[in-house]
Amino acid sequence: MSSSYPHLSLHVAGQWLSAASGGERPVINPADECVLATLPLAGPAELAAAAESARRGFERWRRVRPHDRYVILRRAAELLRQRADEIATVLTLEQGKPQAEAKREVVLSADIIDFQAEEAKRLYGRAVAPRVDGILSHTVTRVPVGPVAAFTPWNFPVNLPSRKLGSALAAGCSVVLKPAEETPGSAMLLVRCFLDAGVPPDAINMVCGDPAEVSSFLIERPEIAKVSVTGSVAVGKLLGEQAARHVKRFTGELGGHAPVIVAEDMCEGAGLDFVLKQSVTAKYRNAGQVCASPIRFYVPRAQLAVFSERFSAAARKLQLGSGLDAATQMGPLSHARRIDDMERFVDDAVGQGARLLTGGHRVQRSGFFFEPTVFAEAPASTRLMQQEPFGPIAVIQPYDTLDAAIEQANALPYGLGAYAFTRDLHTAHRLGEGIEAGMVGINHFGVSQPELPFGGIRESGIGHEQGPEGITHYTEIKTITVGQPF
Ligand SMILES: NC(=O)C1=CN([C@@H]2O[C@H](COP(=O)(O)OP(=O)(O)OC[C@H]3O[C@@H](n4cnc5c(N)ncnc54)[C@H](O)[C@@H]3O)[C@@H](O)[C@H]2O)C=CC1
Ligand SMILES: O=Cc1ccc(S(=O)(=O)O)cc1
Repeated sequence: MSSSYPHLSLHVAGQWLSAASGGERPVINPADECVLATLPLAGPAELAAAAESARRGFERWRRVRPHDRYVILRRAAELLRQRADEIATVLTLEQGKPQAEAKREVVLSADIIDFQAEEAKRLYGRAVAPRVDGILSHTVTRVPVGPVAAFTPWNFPVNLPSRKLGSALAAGCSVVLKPAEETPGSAMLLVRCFLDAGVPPDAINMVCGDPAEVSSFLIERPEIAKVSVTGSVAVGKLLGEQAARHVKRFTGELGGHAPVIVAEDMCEGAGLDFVLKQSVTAKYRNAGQVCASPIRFYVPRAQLAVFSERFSAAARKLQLGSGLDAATQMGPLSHARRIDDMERFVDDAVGQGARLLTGGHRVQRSGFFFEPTVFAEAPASTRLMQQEPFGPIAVIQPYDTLDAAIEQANALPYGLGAYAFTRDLHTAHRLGEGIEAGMVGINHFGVSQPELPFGGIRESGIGHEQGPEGITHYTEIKTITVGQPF
C-alpha cells in the first residue's frame, strides 16, 4: 500500500461508502504489480440507490440557474488545479503514465470543465414568429436530458470523466459515473472537487463493480435518461444497443486506428527531423493507450527504409520505468490484459510476415512493461492493420501515390483521429479533405483541445465531447408554443 494513494470509497446518494454489497477487488500499481488499495464494488442495492439519487439530484440541479451552475463548475475546476499535484501522483500510481503527463492531464481537465461551465450560459433558444393569428409565441429551448449513466476507461482516468461530468453538469443533468475499476482513485478525487465546489451531493454518484452488470443495470433503470461511454468499439456497440432498446440518448467515444500520411516533401532534412520527433512522441505517449494515438504511418516507398530505421532508433532510445521517476519517458501498460494483447498482436503480425524492426516483447521485470515496438510492411490481413493495438506498437507502410495513401488511410471502418505532414498548402488541403475522420491534424497531433469537438465517424463513435458541441449532447430540444386563451 502507498501512503500517497487514498482510501477508496464509492459515492452513492450523498454518502461515501467504504464497503458495498458487490464485494471488493484490489487496485494494482502497474509499475510494480503491488496492491495500492481495496476497491468496494457496488451490487444491485447501491446501484439502485445511485439511480434514485441521480433522479433526486437532477430535480434539484436542473433548477439551479445556469449562471450559478457556471460559478460552481468554475470553482470545481479551480479546486482541481489546486489539487493537481496530489491527483497526478494518484493517477500515476494506478495508471502508470509519467507524472508530468498525469499533471498535464489534470490541468487540461480543469480547462475542459471551465469551457463547459462557460457554455452553461450559452444554451440559447430561439423565438419563432407564429404563422397564424391567435398564437402569441413559439419558443424553442434546450433543456437538460436528465440523469446520465457515464462509463469511462482507465487510459485517461481524470480527463475522460471530466469531459462527461463537465458537460452533463453544465447542462443541468445529474450523473452516475462508473470509472474504470483499474483507476478509481483519481476519479474519486475528481468527484470530490465537484462536491466540494457545491454540486449537490445527490447529483453526482460514483460506482464501481462488474462493468457488464453495472452498465446493464443502470441502462435499464427508468431514472437514467442518457448513456455516455468512452471505450472499445465492442463495448460501445453493446451499450448502444442496450440504450437503443429503451430509446435512451447515447454518446459513444470509441476506438480508432489513426493513420499518419507523410508527404514526400517532409521526408528529408529538417522536415523529416520534425515529423519523426512529433511522431515518436505522439506514438508512445501514455504507452500508446490513447484512442487517437497514431498507429499506421504511410511514407513514400523510396523513403521507407530511412524513415523506418530512424523511427525505430528513436523508439529504442525511450526510457522506460515507473511514472514516478522523472527520467521516465514511457511507463508500463495499465494492466496485465494489455500485455497479453500486445503479445497477440505481435505473434499474429510476425506470423503473417510483417517485418519486426524493434521491440515486440514484454520487458522482463515486475510491472506491465512492453517494449516500444515498430513493424514495417504488415499485410492488410494482420490484426495490427485491422484493430487498434492500444499500446506501444507502430506500423510503417509504403505508398506509391498520395491518392493511394489516402485510400489506405480510409480503408478501415473507423475514423477518429488522423494525421498528415506536408509543407505544401495545396497538399494540406487535399489531405484534410480526402482523409475521412472526425479529426484531422495536419503537421501536428494536437487534435484534442477543450475548445474543439472531439469525436469520430463510422464505428469510432456517435456524438462529440468538448467544444460548444459537448454540452448540447446533454440537452433535449423543447418547443413551447403559446396561443391566446380565447
Ligand atoms: N476509446 C478509448 O479511450 C478506450 C478504448 N479501449 C479499447 O478497449 C480495448 C480493450 O481494453 P481492455 O481494458 O483490455 O478491455 P475491456 O474491454 O475489458 O475494458 C475496456 C473498458 O471498458 C469497460 N467495460 C468493459 N465492458 C463493459 C461493459 N459491458 N459495460 C461497461 N463498461 C465496460 C472496462 O471497465 C474498461 O474500462 C482496447 O484494446 C482498446 O481498443 C479501452 C480503453 C479506452
Ligand atoms: O483516449 C482518448 C483521449 C483522451 C485524452 C486526449 S488529450 O489528452 O486531450 O489529448 C486524447 C485522447
